Amino acid sequence: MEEMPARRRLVLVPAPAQGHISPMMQLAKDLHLKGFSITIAQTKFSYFSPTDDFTDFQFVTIPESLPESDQKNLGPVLFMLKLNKECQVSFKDFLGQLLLQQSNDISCVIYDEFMYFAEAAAKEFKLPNVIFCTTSATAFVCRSVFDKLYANNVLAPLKDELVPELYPLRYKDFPVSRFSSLESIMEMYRNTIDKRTASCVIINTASYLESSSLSCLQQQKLKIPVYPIGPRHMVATASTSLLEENKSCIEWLNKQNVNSVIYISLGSLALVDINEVMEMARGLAASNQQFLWVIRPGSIRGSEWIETLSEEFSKMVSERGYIVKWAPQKEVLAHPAVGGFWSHCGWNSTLESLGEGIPMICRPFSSDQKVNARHLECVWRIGIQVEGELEKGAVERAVKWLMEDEEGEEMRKRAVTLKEKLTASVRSGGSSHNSLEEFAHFMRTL
Ligand SMILES: O=c1ccn([C@@H]2O[C@H](COP(=O)(O)OP(=O)(O)O[C@H]3O[C@H](CO)[C@@H](O)[C@H](O)[C@H]3O)[C@@H](O)[C@H]2O)c(=O)[nH]1
Repeated sequence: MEEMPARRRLVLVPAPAQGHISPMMQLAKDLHLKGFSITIAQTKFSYFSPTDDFTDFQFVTIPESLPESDQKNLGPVLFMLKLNKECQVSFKDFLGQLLLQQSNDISCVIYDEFMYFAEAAAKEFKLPNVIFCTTSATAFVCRSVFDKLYANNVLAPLKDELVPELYPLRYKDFPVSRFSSLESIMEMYRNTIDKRTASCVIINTASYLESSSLSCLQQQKLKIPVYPIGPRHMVATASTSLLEENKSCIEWLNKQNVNSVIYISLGSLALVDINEVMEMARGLAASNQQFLWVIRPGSIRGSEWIETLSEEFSKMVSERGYIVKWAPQKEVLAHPAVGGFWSHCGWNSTLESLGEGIPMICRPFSSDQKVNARHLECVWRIGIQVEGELEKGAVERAVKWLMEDEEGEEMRKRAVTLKEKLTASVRSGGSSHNSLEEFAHFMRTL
């Protein structure tokens, strides 16, 4: 029997993006089930509205006065730098008020690694604080060696060679973005890897996936406890979608054969050029495979959605394709008709695909996605990466390879084995399950 202490309140601070809110809310559900009271402190950006899944939770808004347009106009790195500066002071006052309201019964602040302003407030009120990492452990390690590489100027130009001690990563896989200067990225990363006064770090990963990066973090880089507690989505049921899911695609999938559909989605932030969309459509049409394609509104530069694309586009996608603005992704990946995932390799999409045993075609864009893609291809060997300029032939080859070839079938078998390992890790007695138990125990001792 699990010991049920008197409820103690935890304040959770998610970063304002789908890929960060989902794992934070899954963690919140888990901790609530373990007897903690939960306050979600969020900013007005990507405000997550409470649903039936979270009736017992307190939702509060951190005051700040940034213009709404900053999130779109500044790009993710500059926006997060500005948001952290803005909230540094306001969150202190706000946490002070929350403490008064809760008769000082707040035992810990758990903040997303990209919301590092929260630490200063926790420290001010002598509250323990914990960093929640929604990217992989390897991405964390990469960010921490980035500084050294940058100082030695080995990142410019980003090279093809392997980085010593970080096999199989190449210099060009490092988490950079073509939309921000290296200086801004460095400033951001230095802040995200600084443990400050954190008592521990929890990571949405499993030790089976990243054991060497996890021990490197715990023993060399951070020297505080590191708890790999993921993939949380395999356990916690919490509807956290910021966009409306179009469920009609499930009916369409119901009419397709087993493993016959390739699912295409580039997450909640990636932007693509029109010519890339057209080459993608040409390659998909030429592959003769059925496909379910998420095209997020605003994700094609210069277009609202697909209305402005040519008639050629409509023709190419109408025969074998189904297009939606936003899909119930976890349900899609769990559907027997889906045999492959063309992905930007955000960490959540990576974990969701691994958790369903679906092999991937990797087309990373920025931040940690190249690191994830490289692991999918070279370490877990359940993905192939399409690099360079996207053109029809490369799309067609990759899709056929995954969906028709023997090697694609081999990848699918490996993916199923990985799924079994991950399922075991989150079940009672598994490594991630035990890690979450230890973390919860630690929270009770604070
Ligand atoms: O039609 C869709 C498309 C996506 N999703 C969900 O949206 C999330 C997307 O998350 P992720 O795959 O991690 O991508 P991003 O939205 O790009 O996430 C950001 O945050 C991640 C976690 O920190 C990083 O790994 C990424 O690089 C970063 O871009 C996933 O849970 C998907 O299930 C849907 O529900 N429906």
